[in-house]
Amino acid sequence: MDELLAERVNRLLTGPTGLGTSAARIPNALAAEPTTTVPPLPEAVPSAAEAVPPAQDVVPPASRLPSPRRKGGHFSPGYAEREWGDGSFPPLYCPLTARVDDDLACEVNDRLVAWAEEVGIYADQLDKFRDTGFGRLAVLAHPETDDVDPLLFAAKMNAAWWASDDYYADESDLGATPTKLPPRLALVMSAMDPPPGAGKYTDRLEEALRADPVLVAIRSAAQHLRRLAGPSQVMRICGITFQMYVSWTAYAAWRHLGELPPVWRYLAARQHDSFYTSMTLIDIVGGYQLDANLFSEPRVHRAVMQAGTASVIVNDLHSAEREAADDLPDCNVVLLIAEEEGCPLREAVETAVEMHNHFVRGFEASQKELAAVPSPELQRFLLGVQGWMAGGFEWHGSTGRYK
Ligand SMILES: CC(C)=CCC/C(C)=C(/C)COP(=O)(O)OP(=O)(O)O
Repeated sequence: MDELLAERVNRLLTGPTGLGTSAARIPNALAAEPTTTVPPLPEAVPSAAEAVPPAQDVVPPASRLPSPRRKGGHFSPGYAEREWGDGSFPPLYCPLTARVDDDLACEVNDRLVAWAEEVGIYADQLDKFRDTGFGRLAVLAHPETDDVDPLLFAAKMNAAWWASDDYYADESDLGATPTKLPPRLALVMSAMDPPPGAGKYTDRLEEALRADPVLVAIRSAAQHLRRLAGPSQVMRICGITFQMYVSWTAYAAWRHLGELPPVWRYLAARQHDSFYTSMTLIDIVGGYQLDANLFSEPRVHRAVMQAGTASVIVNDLHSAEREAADDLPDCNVVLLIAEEEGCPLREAVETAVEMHNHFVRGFEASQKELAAVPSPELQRFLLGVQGWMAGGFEWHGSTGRYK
């Protein structure tokens, strides 16, 4: 099985063979030797060879090569049952956190708050925004680098996604209204991926993009993305953001109609509305590129989905109380299980914890299976996904957002 997988992935990377296919071949020197052995993980200070991206990638400027100062994240600290909340619920099976660096977290968070002030999001609640610590989340979730600029990028992108969630989808106090959500999201997509010029209509679009801080934020984060990423990475982030927005329209319809979806339906929507989206930044923040074919390889895709869904269940566990309090309560797996099963919240939490642990164990198994693939970028990316789950867990337990 492992050999078959290694061979299949190698084929993906080296491209088709036969008459007329040479132009379609994706060269990748790193995948030249199919092997079933586990490729070594990057060492604490990567060699120059590791820092060189595959030939098809956009070569990053020298300043983006991994910094020799990097402290953590190049190893797996393993998985464990971790206590969470007030410690009274069953533990979450989760990776251990690879790096906690409070100084770096403060630096990234301070810069993020300055950026938020500049773009105008959370204008009258910047202290709360500071305590939320999306900058700290970026540092915890991307232990692979301690370069401030890519970490700040991750912090901006997540903050901008969350701003669209808070202002458009979730928080009635911030003006979120189900019927306005779809046209607002359509504009967010234009802010990330500018449509072709259409004369005076583009001028009107431009006015609209400048008038709304959420759109200013998302456009600014997307500009930062374009500075750090290659074209296929940029389109990966745009496409995955937009698929997340499709799920948001489902929640908006349920809110508008005052309906609660069954748990299975909510989970189906959550598949594309999870921290999977945040995890797709991992190679960009790390300063390398995971080949688009490898990223999309079904087993890799499933592994990242398992991790993203597990991480978003952690979010639902921490945010259940806050979400129940809104005039139009959000969808939340704990609240939905309690409703559907007619069980006490405690029991619903236990079911959600079991579900989370099932996904993490699934990711761990996928990671083991994929260890046979001879791609250093893939191994690095999967370690990054593991790091993201751990960082997300750590952040949810400490942010002011769910207190
Ligand atoms: C970072 C990111 C992709 C943010 C957009 C919002 C989202 C998909 C989440 C993962 C969080 O979901 P939720 O809306 O339940 O989050 P809060 O509980 O409001 O923080």
